[in-house]
Amino acid sequence: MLGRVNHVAIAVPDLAAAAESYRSMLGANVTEPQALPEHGVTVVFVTLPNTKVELLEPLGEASPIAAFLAKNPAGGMHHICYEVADIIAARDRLKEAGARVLGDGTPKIGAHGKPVLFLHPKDFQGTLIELEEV
Ligand SMILES: CC[C@@H](C(=O)O)C(=O)SCCNC(=O)CCNC(=O)[C@H](O)C(C)(C)COP(=O)(O)OP(=O)(O)OC[C@H]1O[C@@H](n2cnc3c(N)ncnc32)[C@H](O)[C@@H]1OP(=O)(O)O
Ligand SMILES: [Co+2]
Repeated sequence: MLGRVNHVAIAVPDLAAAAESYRSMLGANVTEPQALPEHGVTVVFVTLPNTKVELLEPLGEASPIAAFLAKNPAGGMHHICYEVADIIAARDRLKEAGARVLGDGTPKIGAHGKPVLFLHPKDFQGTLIELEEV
């Protein structure tokens, strides 16, 4: 069911500072900020030869990453995104297997304009999983 790792996400308290650190300290190519109010985050992507790193900061009062940053004020690894060919089939198989699909189970459009879903970290070794249909 799983394809490539599409991205690994790092939640940060200050997106501009994090992006600058990746550019100046790590010599990385970093995209411009993308505000995604429907996800409650602003993101940039660090483009790499084999995958991407998503740096994200909270956007708005109800950001789903606010509690994470309250627990991890310096930031930290937030989620891993796997690609799937059919996100509805993946969702239904996971629900059948007893995994918790977050939200109402309807995929949202993510940062790449593709449908995404999230799986509860407690069902996957303490790791928040995002699925992106490609
Ligand atoms: C940019 C768009 C898109 C893309 O295209 O790439 C994105 O990536 S958007 C990214 C932001 N959106 C989301 O993360 C949506 C899914 N997340 C959620 O629904 C919530 O964050 C959550 C996973 C349900 C957690 O919500 P929270 O308010 O933090 O609830 P709790 O504090 O009760 O947490 C429950 C439990 O889970 C632990 N936790 C929370 N976040 C993570 C995490 N990222 N990784 C691992 N564990 C996490 C938290 O510590 C609690 O554990 P206990 O304290 O042991 O109960
Ligand atoms: Co993501």
